This record gives sequence, structure tokens and C-alpha cells, in this order.
Amino acid sequence: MFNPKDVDENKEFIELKRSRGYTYEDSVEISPEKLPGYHDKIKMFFAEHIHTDEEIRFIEAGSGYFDVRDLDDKWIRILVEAGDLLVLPAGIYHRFTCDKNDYIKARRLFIGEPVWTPYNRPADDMEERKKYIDRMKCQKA
Ligand SMILES: CSCCC(=O)/C(O)=C/O
Ligand SMILES: [Fe+2]
Ligand code: NI
Repeated sequence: MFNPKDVDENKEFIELKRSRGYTYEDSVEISPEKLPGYHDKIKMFFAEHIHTDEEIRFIEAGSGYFDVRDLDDKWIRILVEAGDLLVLPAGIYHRFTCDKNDYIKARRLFIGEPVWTPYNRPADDMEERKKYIDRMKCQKA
């Protein structure tokens, strides 16, 4: 947990960004009023997908749910709230939805030039998916 009010002065957060090479950041607000094309975008976020890079989100305000698949392909629901930092590894199947408050503000961090492209399931033949599965197999063994 980090306090969104002073996160940019927080030594642990600054060191985390430095050590993990998070050089890019911007902020998105998701709500019917604030996000242009809200309905299409929320549909896209909720379609199960992977990315070729980490998905890093620091929640600045509001809340929502990230669902991730576990190793048995079951959904795990993660409630994210202001102050939470979530890092989804490249290749993990996931989706996002707002909760009943329909409002979240998230800082998006990235290593280098951002690539946000979602690859909807099935994406099992993609290199990043295979690498993710291999890493998980090691952890399970
Ligand atoms: C809370 S950030 C919005 C969701 C998002 O950016 C994404 O990529 C979901 O997979
Ligand atoms: Fe995503
Ligand atoms: Ni995603």
C-alpha cells in the first residue's frame, strides 16, 4: 500500500520504479462520464486477454476488480483500491471490471515505450504465454 497523496515522494515507491525500470507513466480515469468510449473500452477490458509485457497499475482513487486465472484455470478475483499497486506478469490471462461505484483512477506504469495491446484468449501459441507457463511450471514443481 502507498498513499496516493504523497506516492511521488515515497522512497520505497521511487526505488521500486527505479529497480524495475518503470520509466513511463500516465493516468487513466474509468467512469461513464470521464472515459471517452466507455462502453466499448469496458467491454474490451472484460474480455479475457494477455499482454506481451507486464501490466502495472497503481490505484490512485476508486476501486475495481482484476480477475486472473490460477494454474488450474480458475478465476481469482482481486479487489483493487486506492493505494494498491498491482503487477500482472506478461502472459497471464486476466480481465478487468469496475465495481458498483463505476469509478477508478489508475496510474499505468511501463518499462520504456508503452504497449497496451490485449490479445484475447485463445492466445496459447504466443511466445509470452508459453514463457509464462514455463515459469509457472517451475514454481509448481
Ligand atoms: C484499472 S486500469 C484499466 C484496465 C486496464 O488498463 C487493462 O489493461 C486491463 O487489462
Ligand atoms: Fe490489460
Ligand atoms: Ni490487461
